[in-house]
Amino acid sequence: MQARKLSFIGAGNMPRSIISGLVNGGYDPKLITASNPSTPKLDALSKDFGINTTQSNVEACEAGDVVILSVKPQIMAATCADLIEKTSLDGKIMVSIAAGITTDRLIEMLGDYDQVVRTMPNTPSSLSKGMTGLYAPDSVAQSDRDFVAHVMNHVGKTLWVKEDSQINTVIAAAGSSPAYLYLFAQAMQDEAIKMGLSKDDSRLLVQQALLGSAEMICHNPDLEISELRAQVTSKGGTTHEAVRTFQENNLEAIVSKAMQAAVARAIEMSSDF
Ligand SMILES: NC(=O)C1=CN([C@@H]2O[C@H](COP(=O)(O)OP(=O)(O)OC[C@H]3O[C@@H](n4cnc5c(N)ncnc54)[C@H](OP(=O)(O)O)[C@@H]3O)[C@@H](O)[C@H]2O)C=CC1
Ligand SMILES: O=C(O)[C@@H]1CCC=N1
Repeated sequence: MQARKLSFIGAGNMPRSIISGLVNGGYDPKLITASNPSTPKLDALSKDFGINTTQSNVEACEAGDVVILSVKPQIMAATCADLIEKTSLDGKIMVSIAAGITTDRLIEMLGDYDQVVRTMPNTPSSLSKGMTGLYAPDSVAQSDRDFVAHVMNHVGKTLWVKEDSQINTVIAAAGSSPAYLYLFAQAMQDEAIKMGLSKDDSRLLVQQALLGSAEMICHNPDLEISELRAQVTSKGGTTHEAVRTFQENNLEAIVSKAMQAAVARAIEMSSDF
């Protein structure tokens, strides 16, 4: 696929993760520009990945064929207003990675410009192990959809959803979920430390168990996740006791509530911003 120039508006954690995955995956850094008001993150991006940087969002927007709006949802409206006032978007694909900004709202923020793709990536993109959900309205040509997916495929896997609202499910299941897994990992590490192991040894046990378990899910697509759990759970054994404890304390209900809370917040943000 023919390379295109990519510009990131905002240079925080998430765009850094994507840029890292892109450059390490072979995307030409000379084709990537990022803008940010303060310089330390830009300097680090320039030093670590050799991309172009600028403190001007307008300059970055003008440099890109595909412009990835990577600011916080709270300032998306003001950022878009500034861009459409000062430059033309004609011919550009505008991609949002922001949580809680619907596609219709994004089009409105961009002065009815409808060449937009809404995406929801996650931070493991920095290791090219990301997961990105994508949605585009009918106004976006197939070749442009394919290009945006091609970019995000550099940093992991992609999934197109049919409805804009399904991006909220992507947020709950993949965009926010690394934080749930880190919370779980942290709690396990802390408990192993309390049981007497060093911090480093505790971390090693937890990280390798998480990595191996994730790989087991990936490498056994024909096995239900519940079956993988059953393979660990010997009758009358230790795992049974641990899983029973989780279930008696409503782990499934807690996970459901947490994912619903993420979706509820995304819906709330779409009316707030
Ligand atoms: N973090 C994550 O896991 C994920 C985040 N997202 C989405 O990504 C977007 C960015 O999040 P994240 O990278 O985590 O946020 P960060 O807080 O890490 O970064 C926000 C960045 O925006 C910069 N900024 C502030 N004002 C402007 C402006 N007017 N123009 C351009 N840049 C500006 C800040 O610069 P300065 O440092 O100078 O203030 C900062 O570098 C959000 O919309 C979020 O919903 C989506 C999926 C996952
Ligand atoms: O917490 C957030 O709002 C963003 C979106 C998904 C992950 N981080």
